[in-house]
Amino acid sequence: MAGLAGRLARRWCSGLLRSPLQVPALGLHMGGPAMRTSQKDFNNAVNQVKLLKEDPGNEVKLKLYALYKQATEGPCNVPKPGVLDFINKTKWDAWNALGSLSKEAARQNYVDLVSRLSASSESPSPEAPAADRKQPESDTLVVTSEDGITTIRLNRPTKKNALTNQMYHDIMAALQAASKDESVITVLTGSGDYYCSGNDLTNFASVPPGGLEEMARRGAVLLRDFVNCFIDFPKPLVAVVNGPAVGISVTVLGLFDVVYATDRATFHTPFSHLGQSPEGCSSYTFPKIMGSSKAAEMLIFGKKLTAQEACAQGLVTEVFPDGTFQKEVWARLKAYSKLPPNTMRISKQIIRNRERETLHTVNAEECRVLRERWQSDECMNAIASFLSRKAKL
Ligand SMILES: CCCCC/C=C/C(=O)SCCNC(=O)CCNC(=O)[C@H](O)C(C)(C)COP(=O)(O)OP(=O)(O)OC[C@H]1O[C@@H](n2cnc3c(N)ncnc32)[C@H](O)[C@@H]1OP(=O)(O)O
Repeated sequence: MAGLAGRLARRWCSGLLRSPLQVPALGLHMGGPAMRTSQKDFNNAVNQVKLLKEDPGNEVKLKLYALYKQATEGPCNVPKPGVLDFINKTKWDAWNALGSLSKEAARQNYVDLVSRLSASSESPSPEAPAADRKQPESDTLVVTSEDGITTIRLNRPTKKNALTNQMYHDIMAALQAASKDESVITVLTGSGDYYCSGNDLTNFASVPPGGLEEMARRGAVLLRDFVNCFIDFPKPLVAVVNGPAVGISVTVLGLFDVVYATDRATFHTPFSHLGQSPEGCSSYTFPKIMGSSKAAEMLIFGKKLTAQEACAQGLVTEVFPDGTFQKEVWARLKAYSKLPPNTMRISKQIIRNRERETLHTVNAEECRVLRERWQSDECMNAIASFLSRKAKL
Protein backbone atom coordinates (compact mmCIF):
# COMPACT_ATOMS: atom_id res chain seq x y z
CA MET A 1 0.00 0.00 0.00
CA ALA A 2 2.76 2.43 0.96
CA GLY A 3 4.65 1.58 -2.25
CA LEU A 4 1.58 2.30 -4.33
CA ALA A 5 0.92 5.51 -2.48
CA GLY A 6 4.54 6.53 -3.03
CA ARG A 7 4.36 5.76 -6.75
CA LEU A 8 1.12 7.69 -7.15
CA ALA A 9 2.44 10.59 -5.15
CA ARG A 10 5.61 10.59 -7.27
CA ARG A 11 3.56 10.63 -10.45
CA TRP A 12 1.45 13.46 -9.14
CA CYS A 13 4.51 15.39 -7.98
CA SER A 14 6.21 15.00 -11.34
CA GLY A 15 3.27 16.86 -12.90
CA LEU A 16 3.20 19.55 -10.26
CA LEU A 17 5.78 21.86 -11.76
CA ARG A 18 3.74 22.05 -14.94
CA SER A 19 0.40 22.27 -13.20
CA PRO A 20 -2.21 24.90 -14.11
CA LEU A 21 -1.46 26.57 -10.79
CA GLN A 22 1.17 28.63 -12.51
CA VAL A 23 0.82 32.07 -14.01
CA PRO A 24 2.48 33.67 -17.04
CA ALA A 25 6.19 34.57 -16.95
CA LEU A 26 7.20 37.78 -15.22
CA GLY A 27 10.92 37.20 -14.52
CA LEU A 28 12.07 36.60 -10.94
CA HIS A 29 13.66 39.28 -8.79
CA MET A 30 16.95 37.51 -7.91
CA GLY A 31 18.98 40.27 -6.28
CA GLY A 32 17.85 39.32 -2.77
CA PRO A 33 14.21 38.82 -1.86
CA ALA A 34 12.09 41.79 -0.78
CA MET A 35 11.10 41.66 2.88
CA ARG A 36 7.38 42.27 2.23
CA THR A 37 6.35 39.94 -0.54
CA SER A 38 4.16 41.58 -3.14
CA GLN A 39 1.73 39.72 -5.39
CA LYS A 40 4.20 40.38 -8.19
CA ASP A 41 7.07 38.71 -6.28
CA PHE A 42 4.82 35.77 -5.64
CA ASN A 43 3.76 35.50 -9.28
CA ASN A 44 7.41 35.72 -10.29
CA ALA A 45 8.27 32.89 -7.91
CA VAL A 46 5.43 30.73 -9.23
CA ASN A 47 6.83 31.21 -12.69
CA GLN A 48 10.43 30.67 -11.60
CA VAL A 49 9.55 27.18 -10.38
CA LYS A 50 9.17 26.14 -14.01
CA LEU A 51 12.71 27.25 -14.74
CA LEU A 52 14.44 25.23 -12.03
CA LYS A 53 17.30 23.28 -13.54
CA GLU A 54 17.04 20.41 -11.07
CA ASP A 55 14.00 18.49 -9.89
CA PRO A 56 13.62 19.60 -6.25
CA GLY A 57 12.13 16.26 -5.17
CA ASN A 58 8.67 15.26 -4.05
CA GLU A 59 8.86 16.61 -0.53
CA VAL A 60 9.72 20.09 -1.75
CA LYS A 61 7.12 19.98 -4.52
CA LEU A 62 4.49 19.10 -1.95
CA LYS A 63 5.62 22.02 0.19
CA LEU A 64 5.37 24.32 -2.81
CA TYR A 65 1.90 23.03 -3.54
CA ALA A 66 0.74 23.53 0.04
CA LEU A 67 2.18 27.03 0.28
CA TYR A 68 0.62 27.95 -3.05
CA LYS A 69 -2.80 26.82 -1.89
CA GLN A 70 -2.43 28.60 1.45
CA ALA A 71 -1.25 31.78 -0.25
CA THR A 72 -4.07 31.84 -2.77
CA GLU A 73 -6.99 30.24 -0.91
CA GLY A 74 -6.06 30.50 2.77
CA PRO A 75 -6.26 27.61 5.29
CA CYS A 76 -7.33 24.23 3.97
CA ASN A 77 -11.09 24.40 3.50
CA VAL A 78 -11.96 21.24 1.59
CA PRO A 79 -13.00 17.87 3.03
CA LYS A 80 -10.28 15.33 3.69
CA PRO A 81 -10.06 12.83 0.80
CA GLY A 82 -10.67 9.16 1.54
CA VAL A 83 -7.76 6.93 2.59
CA LEU A 84 -7.59 5.27 -0.81
CA ASP A 85 -7.39 8.54 -2.68
CA PHE A 86 -3.65 8.61 -2.08
CA ILE A 87 -2.70 11.51 -4.28
CA ASN A 88 -5.30 13.94 -3.09
CA LYS A 89 -4.85 12.86 0.50
CA THR A 90 -1.09 13.57 0.28
CA LYS A 91 -1.82 17.02 -1.13
CA TRP A 92 -4.54 17.67 1.41
CA ASP A 93 -2.26 16.65 4.31
CA ALA A 94 0.46 19.03 3.15
CA TRP A 95 -1.95 21.94 2.80
CA ASN A 96 -3.77 21.17 6.04
CA ALA A 97 -0.45 20.99 7.93
CA LEU A 98 -0.03 24.73 7.37
CA GLY A 99 -2.90 25.35 9.79
CA SER A 100 -3.84 29.00 10.11
CA LEU A 101 -0.70 30.43 8.50
CA SER A 102 -1.74 33.74 6.92
CA LYS A 103 -1.90 34.16 3.15
CA GLU A 104 0.84 36.79 3.37
CA ALA A 105 3.20 34.49 5.36
CA ALA A 106 2.50 31.63 2.96
CA ARG A 107 3.31 33.89 0.01
CA GLN A 108 6.53 34.96 1.71
CA ASN A 109 7.49 31.33 2.47
CA TYR A 110 6.76 30.31 -1.09
CA VAL A 111 8.96 33.10 -2.45
CA ASP A 112 11.73 32.25 0.04
CA LEU A 113 11.62 28.57 -0.83
CA VAL A 114 11.77 29.23 -4.56
CA SER A 115 14.57 31.71 -4.06
CA ARG A 116 16.59 29.11 -2.15
CA LEU A 117 15.87 26.44 -4.75
CA SER A 118 16.94 28.78 -7.55
CA ALA A 119 20.10 29.77 -5.70
CA SER A 120 21.09 26.17 -4.96
CA SER A 121 20.41 25.05 -8.51
CA GLU A 122 22.75 27.81 -9.67
CA SER A 123 25.49 27.32 -7.07
CA PRO A 124 28.66 25.58 -8.22
CA SER A 125 28.59 21.80 -7.98
CA PRO A 126 30.87 20.04 -5.48
CA GLU A 127 33.09 19.08 -8.40
CA ALA A 128 33.60 22.69 -9.47
CA PRO A 129 37.21 23.83 -9.30
CA ALA A 130 38.08 25.51 -6.02
CA ALA A 131 38.87 28.74 -7.86
CA ASP A 132 35.19 29.03 -8.79
CA ARG A 133 34.11 29.10 -5.18
CA LYS A 134 33.93 32.37 -3.30
CA GLN A 135 36.81 32.53 -0.85
CA PRO A 136 37.15 34.99 2.02
CA GLU A 137 38.35 38.25 0.54
CA SER A 138 40.27 39.52 3.55
CA ASP A 139 42.25 38.22 6.50
CA THR A 140 39.42 39.02 8.94
CA LEU A 141 38.24 35.46 8.43
CA VAL A 142 40.59 32.49 8.42
CA VAL A 143 39.33 29.16 7.15
CA THR A 144 41.34 25.98 7.67
CA SER A 145 40.64 22.30 7.21
CA GLU A 146 42.44 19.61 9.17
CA ASP A 147 41.65 16.23 10.71
CA GLY A 148 38.16 16.23 9.19
CA ILE A 149 37.33 19.59 10.78
CA THR A 150 36.82 22.83 8.88
CA THR A 151 37.43 25.77 11.19
CA ILE A 152 36.07 29.23 10.41
CA ARG A 153 37.90 31.70 12.64
CA LEU A 154 36.83 35.31 13.14
CA ASN A 155 40.10 37.17 12.99
CA ARG A 156 39.65 40.78 13.98
CA PRO A 157 40.84 40.66 17.57
CA THR A 158 41.57 44.38 17.91
CA LYS A 159 37.87 45.06 17.27
CA LYS A 160 36.74 42.14 19.42
CA ASN A 161 35.86 40.25 16.20
CA ALA A 162 32.97 42.62 15.40
CA LEU A 163 31.37 41.54 12.12
CA THR A 164 31.82 43.86 9.15
CA ASN A 165 29.53 43.54 6.13
CA GLN A 166 32.37 41.81 4.29
CA MET A 167 32.71 39.28 7.10
CA TYR A 168 29.04 38.32 6.84
CA HIS A 169 29.62 37.58 3.16
CA ASP A 170 32.84 35.71 3.87
CA ILE A 171 31.22 33.57 6.56
CA MET A 172 28.37 32.68 4.21
CA ALA A 173 30.88 31.69 1.52
CA ALA A 174 32.91 29.68 4.04
CA LEU A 175 29.82 27.83 5.27
CA GLN A 176 28.78 27.07 1.74
CA ALA A 177 32.24 25.70 0.92
CA ALA A 178 32.38 23.72 4.18
CA SER A 179 29.01 22.14 3.44
CA LYS A 180 30.54 20.63 0.31
CA ASP A 181 34.13 19.93 1.32
CA GLU A 182 35.59 16.69 2.68
CA SER A 183 35.33 17.72 6.30
CA VAL A 184 33.00 16.06 8.76
CA ILE A 185 32.51 18.79 11.37
CA THR A 186 32.50 22.58 10.97
CA VAL A 187 33.60 24.89 13.77
CA LEU A 188 33.11 28.62 14.25
CA THR A 189 35.46 30.33 16.70
CA GLY A 190 37.27 33.62 17.34
CA SER A 191 40.84 34.91 17.63
CA GLY A 192 42.03 36.80 20.69
CA ASP A 193 40.15 37.42 23.91
CA TYR A 194 36.64 37.75 22.42
CA TYR A 195 34.52 35.26 20.53
CA CYS A 196 32.65 38.08 18.78
CA SER A 197 31.23 41.49 19.76
CA GLY A 198 28.37 41.16 17.29
CA ASN A 199 27.50 43.40 14.42
CA ASP A 200 30.14 46.04 13.73
CA LEU A 201 28.22 49.17 14.62
CA THR A 202 30.16 51.18 12.04
CA ASN A 203 28.26 49.13 9.42
CA PHE A 204 25.57 51.71 10.09
CA ALA A 205 27.91 54.65 9.62
CA SER A 206 27.98 54.81 5.82
CA VAL A 207 24.51 55.52 4.53
CA PRO A 208 24.02 54.57 0.83
CA PRO A 209 22.46 56.94 -1.75
CA GLY A 210 18.98 55.52 -1.06
CA GLY A 211 19.24 56.79 2.54
CA LEU A 212 18.36 55.08 5.79
CA GLU A 213 15.54 53.12 4.20
CA GLU A 214 17.87 51.57 1.64
CA MET A 215 20.47 50.84 4.30
CA ALA A 216 17.84 49.05 6.40
CA ARG A 217 16.59 47.12 3.37
CA ARG A 218 20.10 45.94 2.49
CA GLY A 219 20.84 45.06 6.11
CA ALA A 220 17.69 42.97 6.35
CA VAL A 221 18.49 41.04 3.16
CA LEU A 222 22.07 40.42 4.33
CA LEU A 223 20.93 39.30 7.75
CA ARG A 224 18.32 36.98 6.32
CA ASP A 225 20.76 35.34 3.90
CA PHE A 226 23.34 35.03 6.68
CA VAL A 227 21.00 33.33 9.14
CA ASN A 228 19.60 31.08 6.40
CA CYS A 229 23.09 29.64 5.94
CA PHE A 230 23.06 28.47 9.56
CA ILE A 231 19.51 27.11 9.34
CA ASP A 232 20.38 25.07 6.25
CA PHE A 233 23.89 23.96 7.19
CA PRO A 234 23.90 20.17 6.64
CA LYS A 235 26.85 18.96 8.76
CA PRO A 236 27.41 19.05 12.52
CA LEU A 237 28.13 22.69 13.38
CA VAL A 238 30.03 23.47 16.57
CA ALA A 239 30.71 26.84 18.22
CA VAL A 240 33.98 27.04 20.14
CA VAL A 241 33.23 30.14 22.21
CA ASN A 242 36.67 31.34 23.26
CA GLY A 243 35.51 34.50 25.08
CA PRO A 244 32.61 36.95 25.44
CA ALA A 245 29.92 36.83 22.80
CA VAL A 246 27.54 39.66 21.93
CA GLY A 247 24.48 40.19 19.73
CA ILE A 248 24.17 38.10 16.61
CA SER A 249 27.06 35.84 17.62
CA VAL A 250 24.91 34.77 20.58
CA THR A 251 21.55 34.52 18.86
CA VAL A 252 22.69 32.15 16.11
CA LEU A 253 24.04 29.75 18.74
CA GLY A 254 20.52 28.32 18.91
CA LEU A 255 21.12 27.04 15.36
CA PHE A 256 24.38 25.24 16.22
CA ASP A 257 24.43 21.57 17.14
CA VAL A 258 26.93 21.90 19.97
CA VAL A 259 28.31 24.95 21.82
CA TYR A 260 31.50 24.66 23.90
CA ALA A 261 32.51 27.66 25.98
CA THR A 262 35.44 28.78 28.07
CA ASP A 263 34.48 29.80 31.59
CA ARG A 264 35.55 33.35 30.62
CA ALA A 265 32.76 33.59 28.05
CA THR A 266 29.67 35.69 28.58
CA PHE A 267 26.52 35.80 26.47
CA HIS A 268 24.92 39.17 25.90
CA THR A 269 22.04 40.23 23.65
CA PRO A 270 21.58 43.94 24.42
CA PHE A 271 18.94 44.57 21.75
CA SER A 272 16.78 46.95 23.77
CA HIS A 273 19.85 49.01 24.68
CA LEU A 274 20.49 49.37 20.96
CA GLY A 275 16.87 50.05 19.91
CA GLN A 276 16.94 46.73 18.06
CA SER A 277 15.03 43.47 18.24
CA PRO A 278 16.07 39.80 18.37
CA GLU A 279 17.46 38.05 15.29
CA GLY A 280 19.21 34.80 14.40
CA CYS A 281 15.89 32.99 15.08
CA SER A 282 16.45 33.62 18.80
CA SER A 283 12.84 34.79 19.22
CA TYR A 284 11.97 31.15 18.54
CA THR A 285 15.00 29.12 19.62
CA PHE A 286 15.70 30.84 22.96
CA PRO A 287 12.23 30.36 24.47
CA LYS A 288 12.38 26.78 23.25
CA ILE A 289 15.81 26.17 24.75
CA MET A 290 15.50 28.01 28.06
CA GLY A 291 11.80 28.75 28.57
CA SER A 292 10.03 32.00 27.80
CA SER A 293 10.87 34.01 30.91
CA LYS A 294 14.62 33.31 30.84
CA ALA A 295 14.59 34.10 27.12
CA ALA A 296 12.71 37.33 27.77
CA GLU A 297 15.25 38.40 30.38
CA MET A 298 18.01 37.99 27.82
CA LEU A 299 16.24 39.23 24.69
CA ILE A 300 14.09 42.03 26.13
CA PHE A 301 16.09 43.19 29.15
CA GLY A 302 19.53 42.35 27.81
CA LYS A 303 20.62 40.25 30.79
CA LYS A 304 24.19 39.09 30.29
CA LEU A 305 24.73 35.40 31.15
CA THR A 306 27.91 33.84 32.44
CA ALA A 307 29.07 30.68 30.70
CA GLN A 308 27.82 28.60 33.62
CA GLU A 309 24.41 30.25 33.49
CA ALA A 310 24.18 29.78 29.72
CA CYS A 311 25.05 26.12 30.22
CA ALA A 312 22.47 25.68 32.96
CA GLN A 313 19.89 27.14 30.59
CA GLY A 314 20.81 24.86 27.71
CA LEU A 315 22.30 27.42 25.34
CA VAL A 316 25.81 26.07 25.99
CA THR A 317 26.59 22.37 25.87
CA GLU A 318 29.62 22.36 28.18
CA VAL A 319 31.91 24.86 29.92
CA PHE A 320 35.67 24.29 30.25
CA PRO A 321 38.27 26.05 32.43
CA ASP A 322 39.94 28.71 30.32
CA GLY A 323 43.42 27.25 30.94
CA THR A 324 42.57 23.91 29.32
CA PHE A 325 39.74 25.04 27.03
CA GLN A 326 41.49 24.77 23.67
CA LYS A 327 43.25 21.51 24.47
CA GLU A 328 40.16 19.75 25.80
CA VAL A 329 37.77 20.99 23.14
CA TRP A 330 39.96 20.19 20.14
CA ALA A 331 40.80 16.73 21.50
CA ARG A 332 37.08 16.07 21.84
CA LEU A 333 36.31 17.38 18.35
CA LYS A 334 39.09 15.31 16.78
CA ALA A 335 37.62 12.19 18.33
CA TYR A 336 34.13 13.10 17.08
CA SER A 337 35.46 13.73 13.58
CA LYS A 338 36.35 10.02 13.31
CA LEU A 339 32.68 9.03 13.54
CA PRO A 340 30.96 8.00 10.28
CA PRO A 341 30.22 11.26 8.41
CA ASN A 342 27.07 10.22 6.59
CA THR A 343 25.50 8.90 9.76
CA MET A 344 26.19 12.17 11.54
CA ARG A 345 24.66 14.18 8.69
CA ILE A 346 21.59 12.01 8.64
CA SER A 347 21.19 12.26 12.40
CA LYS A 348 21.45 16.04 12.15
CA GLN A 349 18.85 16.06 9.41
CA ILE A 350 16.40 14.06 11.42
CA ILE A 351 16.90 16.30 14.44
CA ARG A 352 16.64 19.58 12.51
CA ASN A 353 14.60 19.11 9.35
CA ARG A 354 11.19 19.17 11.01
CA GLU A 355 11.81 22.74 12.09
CA ARG A 356 13.58 24.10 9.05
CA GLU A 357 10.61 25.78 7.42
CA THR A 358 9.53 27.26 10.74
CA LEU A 359 12.99 28.68 11.24
CA HIS A 360 12.95 30.26 7.79
CA THR A 361 9.61 31.86 8.60
CA VAL A 362 10.91 33.15 11.93
CA ASN A 363 14.04 34.50 10.27
CA ALA A 364 12.07 36.38 7.63
CA GLU A 365 9.80 37.88 10.27
CA GLU A 366 12.66 38.94 12.54
CA CYS A 367 14.39 40.63 9.59
CA ARG A 368 11.18 42.43 8.62
CA VAL A 369 10.85 43.80 12.15
CA LEU A 370 14.52 44.75 12.38
CA ARG A 371 14.34 46.57 9.10
CA GLU A 372 11.82 48.88 10.75
CA ARG A 373 13.77 49.14 14.01
CA TRP A 374 16.92 50.20 12.16
CA GLN A 375 15.03 53.25 10.91
CA SER A 376 13.78 54.22 14.38
CA ASP A 377 15.08 57.11 16.48
CA GLU A 378 15.80 54.74 19.37
CA CYS A 379 18.16 52.70 17.25
CA MET A 380 19.81 55.64 15.54
CA ASN A 381 20.45 57.35 18.88
CA ALA A 382 21.98 54.20 20.40
CA ILE A 383 24.33 53.72 17.47
CA ALA A 384 25.25 57.41 17.38
CA SER A 385 26.10 57.16 21.10
CA PHE A 386 28.40 54.19 20.52
CA LEU A 387 30.07 55.80 17.51
CA SER A 388 30.62 59.04 19.42
CA ARG A 389 32.14 56.93 22.26
CA LYS A 390 29.43 57.85 24.75
CA ALA A 391 28.14 54.33 25.14
CA LYS A 392 29.55 50.90 25.71
CA LEU A 393 27.67 47.86 26.85
C1 LIG B 1 23.51 43.14 8.86
C2 LIG B 1 23.34 42.24 10.03
C3 LIG B 1 22.87 42.94 11.27
C4 LIG B 1 22.72 41.97 12.37
C5 LIG B 1 22.17 42.53 13.65
C6 LIG B 1 23.10 42.30 14.73
C7 LIG B 1 22.96 42.87 15.91
C8 LIG B 1 24.00 42.80 16.94
O1 LIG B 1 24.97 42.08 16.89
S1 LIG B 1 23.74 43.83 18.26
C9 LIG B 1 25.28 43.87 19.14
C10 LIG B 1 26.21 44.90 18.60
N1 LIG B 1 27.40 44.96 19.41
C11 LIG B 1 27.61 45.88 20.35
O2 LIG B 1 26.77 46.72 20.62
C12 LIG B 1 28.94 45.84 21.05
C13 LIG B 1 29.59 47.21 21.07
N2 LIG B 1 30.89 47.12 21.74
C14 LIG B 1 31.05 47.32 23.06
O3 LIG B 1 30.14 47.61 23.77
C15 LIG B 1 32.45 47.15 23.60
O4 LIG B 1 33.36 47.42 22.58
C16 LIG B 1 32.70 45.73 24.16
C17 LIG B 1 31.88 45.56 25.44
C18 LIG B 1 32.34 44.65 23.17
C19 LIG B 1 34.19 45.57 24.52
O5 LIG B 1 34.57 46.59 25.40
P1 LIG B 1 36.13 46.76 25.80
O6 LIG B 1 36.66 45.46 26.29
O7 LIG B 1 36.24 47.93 26.69
O8 LIG B 1 36.86 46.99 24.41
P2 LIG B 1 36.76 48.27 23.45
O9 LIG B 1 35.41 48.86 23.55
O10 LIG B 1 37.91 49.17 23.71
O11 LIG B 1 36.86 47.57 22.03
C20 LIG B 1 38.09 47.50 21.31
C21 LIG B 1 37.84 48.08 19.93
O12 LIG B 1 36.83 47.33 19.27
C22 LIG B 1 35.78 48.16 18.82
N3 LIG B 1 34.53 47.43 18.87
C23 LIG B 1 34.16 46.47 19.72
N4 LIG B 1 32.96 46.01 19.42
C24 LIG B 1 32.53 46.68 18.33
C25 LIG B 1 31.34 46.64 17.55
N5 LIG B 1 30.35 45.77 17.82
N6 LIG B 1 31.25 47.46 16.51
C26 LIG B 1 32.25 48.31 16.19
N7 LIG B 1 33.42 48.40 16.91
C27 LIG B 1 33.53 47.58 17.96
C28 LIG B 1 35.80 49.32 19.83
O13 LIG B 1 35.13 50.43 19.29
C29 LIG B 1 37.28 49.52 20.01
O14 LIG B 1 37.74 50.20 18.87
P3 LIG B 1 38.94 51.27 18.99
O15 LIG B 1 38.46 52.28 19.98
O16 LIG B 1 39.11 51.81 17.62
O17 LIG B 1 40.13 50.51 19.50
